Amino acid sequence: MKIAFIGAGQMAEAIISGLVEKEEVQAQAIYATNKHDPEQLQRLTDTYGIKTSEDVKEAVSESDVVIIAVKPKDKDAALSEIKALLPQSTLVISVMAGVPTATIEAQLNAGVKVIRTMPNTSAKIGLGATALARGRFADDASIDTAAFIFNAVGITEEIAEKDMHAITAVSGSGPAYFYYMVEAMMEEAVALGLSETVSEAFIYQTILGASHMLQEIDLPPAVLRENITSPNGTTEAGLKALDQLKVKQAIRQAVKAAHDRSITLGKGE
Ligand SMILES: NC(=O)C1=CN([C@@H]2O[C@H](COP(=O)(O)OP(=O)(O)OC[C@H]3O[C@@H](n4cnc5c(N)ncnc54)[C@H](OP(=O)(O)O)[C@@H]3O)[C@@H](O)[C@H]2O)C=CC1
Ligand SMILES: O=C(O)[C@@H]1CCC=N1
Repeated sequence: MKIAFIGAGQMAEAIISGLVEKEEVQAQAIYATNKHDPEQLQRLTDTYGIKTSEDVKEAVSESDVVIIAVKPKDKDAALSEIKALLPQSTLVISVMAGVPTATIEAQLNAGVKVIRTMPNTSAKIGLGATALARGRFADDASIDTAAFIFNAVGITEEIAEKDMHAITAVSGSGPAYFYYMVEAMMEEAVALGLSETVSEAFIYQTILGASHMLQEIDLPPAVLRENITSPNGTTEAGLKALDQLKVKQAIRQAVKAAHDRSITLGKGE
């Protein structure tokens, strides 16, 4: 299977890195293009052994799958460039936040098979979570192809396209919320006198352990939290501070804001 990436930034690299690491797709069968950054293309070739070119024709014309990995604001330019070059059988997969399959279909040749996805950057280490939604002309084989690619870099699930905004808010943007929390914990750990090295080791292991507990122990997060919270103990004091500052509401608002922004992004705003 030959795969061309239109856009060679953070998300494209995360997928490329995971795919090459897993050896599900040969590095030489992956092509990446961008518009303005030949140094980035050279770095991708040097790092992953993939083909790169600023010539979009070279990348697209022989590909079975084209992955649109540009920012939503660049979609019109990117889609108009590939429209005439796409073989009819090529599957188009979008990773663009918010952008409906109908918008992509309208900008390409009639009948094009489109799968909209929402991955996340943890694909880079094979721990991504990618939602898949089919466009009007995509069939089961299209979903199978997209699932094959994204299963190589994590978990996948087909969802209704209407739910893409919510998934984007939860798992597309989600890693950033956890990094934000780690940044805050690191800042306070250092302020309390720990070295950066010790803070990093203990906070990273704590988030890894908590994540594995959620996956492997058959208990809801609220119970796992209660199991750590002794009456009048340290955790209770910490959680009280979070409640006083309405952190739960803030996190819910963050997810809602990301959801709402996905909708407006899709409208080109
Ligand atoms: N980052 C993330 O965590 C996630 C991102 N996404 C989605 O992935 C997409 C890309 O995001 P991200 O990788 O973060 O963004 P980046 O800015 O890192 O990458 C965008 C890439 O698109 C290239 N590009 C811009 N215009 C064109 C064009 N006309 N033709 C070819 N390439 C072009 C840019 O290079 P140059 O300017 O040099 O051409 C750059 O390589 C977005 O739509 C985003 O919604 C989805 C899930 C998670
Ligand atoms: O911030 C964004 O728009 C992209 C989509 C999901 C994660 N990053």
